[in-house]
Amino acid sequence: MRWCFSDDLEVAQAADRESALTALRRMEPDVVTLDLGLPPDPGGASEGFSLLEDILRLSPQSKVIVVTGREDKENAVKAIGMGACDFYQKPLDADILTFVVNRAFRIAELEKENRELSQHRNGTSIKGIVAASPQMLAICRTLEKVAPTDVTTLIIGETGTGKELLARALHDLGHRRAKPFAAINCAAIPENLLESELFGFEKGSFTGATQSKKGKIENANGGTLFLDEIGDMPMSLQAKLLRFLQERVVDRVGSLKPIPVDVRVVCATHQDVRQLIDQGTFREDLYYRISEITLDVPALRERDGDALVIAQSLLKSLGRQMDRPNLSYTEDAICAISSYHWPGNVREMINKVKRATIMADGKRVTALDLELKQDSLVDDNQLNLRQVRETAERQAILQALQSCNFNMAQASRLLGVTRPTLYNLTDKYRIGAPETTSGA
Ligand SMILES: Nc1ncnc2c1ncn2[C@@H]1O[C@H](COP(=O)(O)OP(=O)(O)OP(=O)(O)O)[C@@H](O)[C@H]1O
Repeated sequence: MRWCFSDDLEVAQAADRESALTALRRMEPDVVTLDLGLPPDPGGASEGFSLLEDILRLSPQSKVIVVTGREDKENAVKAIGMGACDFYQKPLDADILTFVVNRAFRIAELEKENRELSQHRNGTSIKGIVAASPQMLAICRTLEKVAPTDVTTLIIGETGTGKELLARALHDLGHRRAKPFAAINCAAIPENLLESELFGFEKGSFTGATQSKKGKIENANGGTLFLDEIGDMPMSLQAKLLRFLQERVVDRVGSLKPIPVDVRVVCATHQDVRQLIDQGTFREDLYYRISEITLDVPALRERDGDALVIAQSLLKSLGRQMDRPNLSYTEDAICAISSYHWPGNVREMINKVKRATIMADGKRVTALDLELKQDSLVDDNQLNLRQVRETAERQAILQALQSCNFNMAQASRLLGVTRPTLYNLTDKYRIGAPETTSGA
């Protein structure tokens, strides 16, 4: 069989279950050909089936072709039922074997592509939100549960993480979607104007109030009121807002007649409200009122895989808008996007991708087009791929050693490395058997 395979295939041979498993761990092959007749049961198929089970468990992505005797249809069918990809009946025919093996490689390749694509797929169907990370998908699931209710929701997270987007999604997925969504940024309006902006005013209540005007809260009647940067709301207005949240009536400036208003309230802030309470700039009772449910939106750098998915989606949409469709990222751009810290989160990414869409020569967007220079990437305090790899490697070695009671030969087989390699690695990570370390 070995001679049938072309030279560009890397082939490992194994004569029994143990050596097959060692080779499997070491190579993680795309394709395995497995003769069911293995020692100590070369005439039967029991050892072959056990090994098939092991292979499928340890390396589920490997495509296994079982090799059976001429008339052994029953075992071939059983192997396919267990998860083998194909079977090949002896005697050997080089052309047919090559055909079967090539087809298995093609399936492995397609499955790999499929896995990669699904990793980069948008995992939520909430309009406007692109996400694939478990962290954001969990937030989206919570949001879908909260949206049909009227509970007051507080969304916290760094600037540009998508707090307003989530607030709109809460509105759009709820029963108030046909009614107004009124947003007000408490940090952007001067203190003396914020009260009349929120609660409205009566004619003549102050100089220039030539006619009565409804405030944002009244305008949102039936819909959703979004109070952005609630942490910046002046103390003087917090009491009035609390009264509104408790009584659901507004008192326009200059009026003593309370007006009932039915709105759902969603608040957001990038600040640590607990800290504001400790500093005495935010009322604790108001905090409890606005945070019946809290959505804590993680920063982009904390979401596994989101940066790339969002960057791809932005390149598509901005490319379309700017009449530059079919742009794609170079490999260095992809690395830069994944490792950059994104202090301004998605908003910063939008700016960078917009710039790159304009600046890119040809169809490829580079790290330079994105203005993600090497020195703006990972600093010492952040995780990088090497650190992640080393942490995982150390953990796996420790686990293997512990499960074999620190027997180096067994652990090296389990890990699919040679014994000298394992010694090197235990030196590198300063892993010693318990008695060695405790005596040190
Ligand atoms: N997951 C996401 N998918 C697609 N676009 C996103 C996502 N998150 C944020 N955005 C986009 O990023 C921009 C900033 O989002 P948004 O205004 O909601 O952030 P924010 O947290 O409210 O920011 P700030 O605290 O500065 O007000 C918006 O254009 C928004 O559409």
